[in-house]
Amino acid sequence: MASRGELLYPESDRVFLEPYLPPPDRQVKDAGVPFVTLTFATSLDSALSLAPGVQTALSGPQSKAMTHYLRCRHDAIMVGVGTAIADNPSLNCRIQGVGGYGGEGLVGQPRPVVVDPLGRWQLTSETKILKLAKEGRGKAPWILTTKTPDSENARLLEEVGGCYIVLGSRTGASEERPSMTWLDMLRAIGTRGIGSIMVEGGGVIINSLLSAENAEHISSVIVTIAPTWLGQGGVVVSPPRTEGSSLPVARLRKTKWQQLGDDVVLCGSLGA
Ligand SMILES: NC(=O)C1=CN([C@@H]2O[C@H](COP(=O)(O)OP(=O)(O)OC[C@H]3O[C@@H](n4cnc5c(N)ncnc54)[C@H](OP(=O)(O)O)[C@@H]3O)[C@@H](O)[C@H]2O)C=CC1
Ligand SMILES: Nc1nc(O)c(N)c(N[C@@H]2O[C@H](COP(=O)(O)O)[C@@H](O)[C@H]2O)n1
Repeated sequence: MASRGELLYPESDRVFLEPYLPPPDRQVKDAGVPFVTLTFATSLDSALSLAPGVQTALSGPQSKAMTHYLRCRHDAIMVGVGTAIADNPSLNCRIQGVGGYGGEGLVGQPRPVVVDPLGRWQLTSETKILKLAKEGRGKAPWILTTKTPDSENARLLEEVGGCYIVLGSRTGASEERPSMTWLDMLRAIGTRGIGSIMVEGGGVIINSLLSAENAEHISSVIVTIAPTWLGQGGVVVSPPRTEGSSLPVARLRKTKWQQLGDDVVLCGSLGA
């Protein structure tokens, strides 16, 4: 650990991740969809947290530093509104040498993207992402929604350079429970110059992205497995199975494992 909360991730460990990462100068694909890395930390019973709305530390210091390294290797980082509300996360990169942490400007900082179809995320002066953007230690967020944004939220967001991106609701979704398709969400950010994105969570986001319908959008998966059982009632990763199918939902290819402290990191490829 370096000063001011800066994290170090050694060159020797970075090599292991390279085959699963987007090339540094990657441009958006033809279909306007970025390179997608799904990455999260899980317990041995597939839980992301002890309960919905409860932030739970699973990663040890080394794997936490790895996650921050991943953040600087992607143009954007995505979470669902459940995570934004529960965790009040930073969603920046604190690796020593990136912008705001010893480096120039915002070099190496990912764009936070929050999926909030109903506009549930209330922004305030205490919202960490906004504070970090003001301090030059992270980029301002984009919020994907289907609703007309609340004017005070929009003001707070625009003040730091963020914005709402309003998308149509998916066909068949009800008016009370609008939802956006992954293709629409990925295209919306792809057309705004995002060539790569890491999807961090939480449970609803991950299970929907891993479903048979959407898994083709994922290029790489990088999972930290912590040696603990959180027990029943947690937010778990367990994507829906296609109705009537007895086949697994998805299986990784070209897998590699690496021990980081007490944790194990599993990398693999998915999609086309
Ligand atoms: N261990 C780890 O690595 C991580 C852990 N977490 C933990 O996960 C928990 C939060 O997970 P969870 O409660 O499942 O919430 P999520 O962060 O997955 O957010 C879920 C919400 O996002 C919206 N959403 C998700 N998918 C779509 C879609 N396709 N279209 C439109 N809207 C969508 C919905 O909002 P709406 O309901 O308004 O329609 C949904 O309820 C927290 O406890 C957090 O700490 C989070 C990230 C990583
Ligand atoms: N990699 C990882 N390990 C854990 O143990 C976690 N709980 C998480 N959670 C994710 O990280 C966000 C919080 O970190 P920052 O405040 O942004 O540094 C949290 O919101 C989850 O997305 N991740």
